[in-house]
Amino acid sequence: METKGSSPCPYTAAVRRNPHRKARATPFSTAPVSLLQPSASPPQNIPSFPIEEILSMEVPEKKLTEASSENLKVFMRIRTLNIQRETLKKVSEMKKTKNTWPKNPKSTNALPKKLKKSNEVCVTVNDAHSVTVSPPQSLQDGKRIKSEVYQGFSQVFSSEASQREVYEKMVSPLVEDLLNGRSGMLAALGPSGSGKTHTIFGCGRDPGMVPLALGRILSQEDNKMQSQRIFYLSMFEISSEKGKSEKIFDLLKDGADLFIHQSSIKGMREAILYDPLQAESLIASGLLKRATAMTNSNNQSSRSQCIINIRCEYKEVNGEVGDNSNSAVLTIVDLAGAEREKKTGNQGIRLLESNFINNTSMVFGLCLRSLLEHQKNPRKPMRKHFQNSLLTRYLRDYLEGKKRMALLLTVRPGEEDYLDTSFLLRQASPYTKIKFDIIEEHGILNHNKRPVQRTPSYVQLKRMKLSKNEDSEINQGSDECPQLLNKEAAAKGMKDVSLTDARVQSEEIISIEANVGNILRVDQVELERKERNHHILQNFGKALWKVLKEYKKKLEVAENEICTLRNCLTSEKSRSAELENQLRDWQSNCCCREGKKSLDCEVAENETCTPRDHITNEKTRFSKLEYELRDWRSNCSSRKGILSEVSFREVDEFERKDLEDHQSNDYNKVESSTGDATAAEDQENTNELNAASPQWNGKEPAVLSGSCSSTDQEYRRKEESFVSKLSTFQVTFVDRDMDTLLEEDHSPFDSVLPECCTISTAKSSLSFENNSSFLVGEDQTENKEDKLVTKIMELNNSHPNLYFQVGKNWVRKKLIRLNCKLTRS
Ligand SMILES: Nc1ncnc2c1ncn2[C@@H]1O[C@H](COP(=O)(O)OP(=O)(O)OP(=O)(O)O)[C@@H](O)[C@H]1O
Repeated sequence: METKGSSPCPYTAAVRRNPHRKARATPFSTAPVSLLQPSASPPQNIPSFPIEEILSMEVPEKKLTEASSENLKVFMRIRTLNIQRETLKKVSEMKKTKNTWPKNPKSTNALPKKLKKSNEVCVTVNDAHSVTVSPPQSLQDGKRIKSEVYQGFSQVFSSEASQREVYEKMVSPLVEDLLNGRSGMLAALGPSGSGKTHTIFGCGRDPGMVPLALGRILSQEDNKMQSQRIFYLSMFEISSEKGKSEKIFDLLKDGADLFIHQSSIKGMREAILYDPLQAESLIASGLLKRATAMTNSNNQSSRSQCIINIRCEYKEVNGEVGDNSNSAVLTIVDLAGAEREKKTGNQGIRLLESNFINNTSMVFGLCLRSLLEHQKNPRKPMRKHFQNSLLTRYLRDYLEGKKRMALLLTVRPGEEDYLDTSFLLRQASPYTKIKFDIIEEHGILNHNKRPVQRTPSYVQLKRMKLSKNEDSEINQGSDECPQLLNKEAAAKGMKDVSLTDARVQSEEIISIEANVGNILRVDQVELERKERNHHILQNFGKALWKVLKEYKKKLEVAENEICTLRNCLTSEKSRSAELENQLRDWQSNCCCREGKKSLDCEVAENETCTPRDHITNEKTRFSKLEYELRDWRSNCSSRKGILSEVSFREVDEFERKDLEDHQSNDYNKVESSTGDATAAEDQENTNELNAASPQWNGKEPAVLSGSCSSTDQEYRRKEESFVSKLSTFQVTFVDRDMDTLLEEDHSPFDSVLPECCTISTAKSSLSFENNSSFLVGEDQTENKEDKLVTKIMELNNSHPNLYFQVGKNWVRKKLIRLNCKLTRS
């Protein structure tokens, strides 16, 4: 079977049985292109499961409310320096004429000194959200105090900022919230004379936040909405009586006393608002009743905390007003400015007032600080500082971060106000980090009602018990906060047993509430954790679904492929059967041994040869043999018994056997060997040599005819057949390399083939005569023959292109392989 050099069959696929998983090639790399056509689109590589991506996915934090991430808005307003100077000047002049209160020897001398000072400022605005506070030169030199930068403010209003501008940025959002049914609070903090009251109330020409808010609320109200909503105004102040106890006065009710019960003021008058003018007149009359006094810092210094409530209430469906459950409140607080005794020079009652004012400011600040710390570290319980003043008790919900709130810090920019300004900003700037993480979702709130408590009922009960105690104390006329009471008791050296009991109970309640608060916080953390897990699982599920979808797509493509491959396999099987049939036919028709042999071999799966190739090859071989046979037949006349044959035994066994085979098959095949010319070459050379023969001096070339050898037995037979015809002959050789006729004298056979040689026919042996001829005779020995053979071999070696005549043709044959027959032509 011939397999070498045949081209690979396009219809055969090399399939390794049970290949290794990793080594198994994808069908696309080996399958014919046509097989891929049915696939709609080549499948994409499926990405690995994005587990890391899922785990790193950002899970949105729990959004409690719309404003859950909202920080406490802290605004800052810097008062005009010139006005400050003028005010101080005015105070100085008034003091000279009126001498309102006893002079403080320390302050009287200090004031003119400061007035003389330059227009240096201690506060400079860096940008809309930060300021730098620089100490005066004297402090910088002596105490090495450096400038400080305070930032994070919602807005810094410079001394040039107008009331309208402040309103738009600071109060307008709160007013809009109120109109949308959400409560809010604005509190103004700052040292005395820094412009809190001016900002909150303003003056006739320059209205402040309250008049502007009322104007917005009442003038913008369209008829339809007005028919649904009612606005109420209440205004009260909290002041101290001789600096000892706190009192609440209704400023709309001719200064009537009020009392507070659980953050709600009892007996307070609420005036219905109709129009801005009416509202303004109410405010103005209320302000007239407010406690003010002239101090060194301010000629009309507020001596009380003033609270204004603008309540918006929705009417019931039947037009009746409800029970405050559908209301929102905007609370604006004008705190009395913190005062330094050194600076104000207050004495006596003013000094007591100052203590009260400073105390309230301090408690207010402590509440905010506690809220901030609690928010930073939820494990830290929120301290109940609000209990220490009426104002903070009233504003408890705001100070516990349950309602939206904004702060306004007012400062004086003069260098003499450095300490006040620096102190305020240092205390209040951290409040910018306070967050409102628990804000009621409902638009309309009952501002006087506490929000639903999440603490267990027993805590509520205890708190009620404590409240009863407190109330009883208040009813008994002791309105002071526990801290003040304590101080008073300590001063008097009295032991108030009931108060101590109440305090112990209070502490118990506080600790219980703190624990409950912790439990609730833990619950909340757990809830958040669960929600986060839920989000992660959701994302996981989504990603899993995505990957599964891709796998499904891939599976569909693979199924299509399998289907296509199955079809191909079926067609290949039918084709294989067809080829087998063809092969069988060919086998039955072929008489060639090789062909039959090849048929016995089965074509391996991975072999590229096919029966068709074999058939083609065999056909070619057969036609070649036929051609050679024809050629041989045409040349070989000696086969008909004319020629004598001389056999050489040196013909190797293989060729001999081959020859025998062919003879036995009646092929008469002539094997060409190295140095033999093809039939076409021989023909060409014959023509050429025949044409050139006249040049060879008319000598007729002798014929050295080649013939097939035969066995000794046959040789003998053939030899006997032409004994009588042997005669002398002449041999002519042509060396085609030199294209010359070899003369007899120069004949390579000169030494062995004589001009005339006699061949004895009696014996089958050759003999030499005179070294130039040989005879075949009885007396010749066989070794002569050997010599001839040797000579012929030498001739072959020296003349590879030696032609001799065979019949009428010149052929190139190696003599060694011929059984020479010498005869005359
Ligand atoms: N931005 C300002 N523009 C014009 N005048 C101002 C401004 N700020 C303050 N004033 C004036 O300064 C004086 C003191 O201001 P205001 O009474 O508002 O201070 P205060 O902070 O309320 O002081 P206190 O705490 O003692 O009541 C007032 O006469 C006020 O008109």
